[in-house]
Amino acid sequence: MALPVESIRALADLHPKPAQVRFQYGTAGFRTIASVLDSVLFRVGVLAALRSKKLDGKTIGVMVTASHNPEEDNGVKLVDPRGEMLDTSWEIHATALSNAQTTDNFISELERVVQTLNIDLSKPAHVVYARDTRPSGASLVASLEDGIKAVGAEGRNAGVTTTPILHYLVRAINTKGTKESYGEDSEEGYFLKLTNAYKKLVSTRETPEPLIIDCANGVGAPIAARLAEYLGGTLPLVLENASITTPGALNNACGADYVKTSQKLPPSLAGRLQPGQRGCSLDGDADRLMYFYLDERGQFHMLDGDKIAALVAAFIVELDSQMKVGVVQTAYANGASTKYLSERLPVRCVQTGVKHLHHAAEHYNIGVYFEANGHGTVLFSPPTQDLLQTYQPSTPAQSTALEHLRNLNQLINQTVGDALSDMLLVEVVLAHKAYSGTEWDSLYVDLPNRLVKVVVADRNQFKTEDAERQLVSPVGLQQKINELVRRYDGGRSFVRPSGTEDVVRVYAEASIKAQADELAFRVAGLVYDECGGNPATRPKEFM
Ligand SMILES: CC(=O)N[C@H]1[C@@H](OP(=O)(O)O)O[C@H](CO)[C@@H](O)[C@@H]1O
Ligand SMILES: [Mg+2]
Repeated sequence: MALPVESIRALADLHPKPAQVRFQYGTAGFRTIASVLDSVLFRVGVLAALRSKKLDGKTIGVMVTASHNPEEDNGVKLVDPRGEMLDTSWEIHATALSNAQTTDNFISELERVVQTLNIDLSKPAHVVYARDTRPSGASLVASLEDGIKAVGAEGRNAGVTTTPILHYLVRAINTKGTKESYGEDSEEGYFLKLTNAYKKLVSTRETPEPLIIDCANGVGAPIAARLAEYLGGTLPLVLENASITTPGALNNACGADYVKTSQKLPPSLAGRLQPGQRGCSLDGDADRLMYFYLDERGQFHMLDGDKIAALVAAFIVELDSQMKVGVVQTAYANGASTKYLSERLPVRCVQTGVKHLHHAAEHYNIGVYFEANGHGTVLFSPPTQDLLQTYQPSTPAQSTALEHLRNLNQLINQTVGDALSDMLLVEVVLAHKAYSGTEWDSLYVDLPNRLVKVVVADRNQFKTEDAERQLVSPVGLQQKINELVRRYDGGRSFVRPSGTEDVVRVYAEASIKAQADELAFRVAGLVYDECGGNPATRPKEFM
């Protein structure tokens, strides 16, 4: 069977690629200013259908979101049948298709992909898609639908929902009626799965004080509101920053990324969050989570992805010391968290980007992975899941622990990091340990740190090794960084090119905040000067 070239051509002509724009399928899929994305969405629709055909008609997911980016941006990423990110070997095809300039170029590129990947076009194709609350979302979804239609694939619109729910749906659809069934393939199935498990896990605990959720004025707001209904008072939630129709409000001075990068309480929560009360922030598509609290002096304390990993991993190890539990982090993990965790269980450091963490976590019986920015989850390996079903406990304590592990396995969205599932997980652990924010925070003390962006002439000249902790190119730069780091007590710094923005990131840690800032700005200045930064526009804080 051949490609339906005529139908593709007719619809592709309605979605021409803008001249002068180069797209790239990166860590977070395609992501840029929404106004240039129309052709990309159409082509992603076609590609998703081809990927489905290649995988024997399994359902492929497409999520239209730009997460924590400003409201005028948008983006799109593909989800593989088990709810994971798109197989990396397909990223280059996505990039090539998106950059074909004319409809003819696009069709020849498609023919090349079909041939190279040996795709049997007679297979069926199924695609499920969703979008966040961005104003540009509806029209981009319409372009995506044209792409799906152009190749005669079957599409299912999951509406406006969170990224993790879309991942959940993909896995649920593809495992329906099998012994690996992930749950009902509906939003309701998702809410029931999570909240039933939550209720069982906290059944012997008192109802906690209300938790404030900063919804980033995004899709987390309506979804958290529905979650609250299913929780029915077992976890009182107070939703803040839930204005999804106010222009410009999305991610503006709120949300998980704001909290992590500014290390501050969103100004909109001042006076709302009481000292001692727990609060948390979601990002624009609700796959990242940051916790925080104010101490009795009103001082802000942030509990980030590293703190979540420490809390959760320690809890799971205590439930079952036989299980091989491991933690996966990136170089951005706070050094104090790495020290705390390494003293208790195996810890691995991998490259930035969830797909790297996810794959590394699959090597443990139970793998806990979190990026410092609050994106992460816990994976139960297939043999562990089987064991949980068949294990015969011999003591009442074992029986309780087994029941808890079974419920955690249901509570945790294992397809991808999920702010709301992770939030319930944190609440379970806090309830079991009878911890307030203060006690959780005191597991270890964060090392002061600073993250700085540097705009350079060409970020592609930056190459790293050792899980991005060492630069191998530009040659000689790492030695100069090492010399600077040596001068700071508790100093650590590394430089890597961003996978999502046209910048190089500099991270630094030291035992005192002023020193961490100074080290970061010195390294940033070094990178800027060595890599063609214009002296006239050199940021004044660089040293
Ligand atoms: C320092 C940092 O937070 N980097 C983020 C950011 O990647 P960069 O490659 O650093 O731009 O976006 C990624 C996708 O959302 C996320 O996985 C990662 O943690
Ligand atoms: Mg996100």
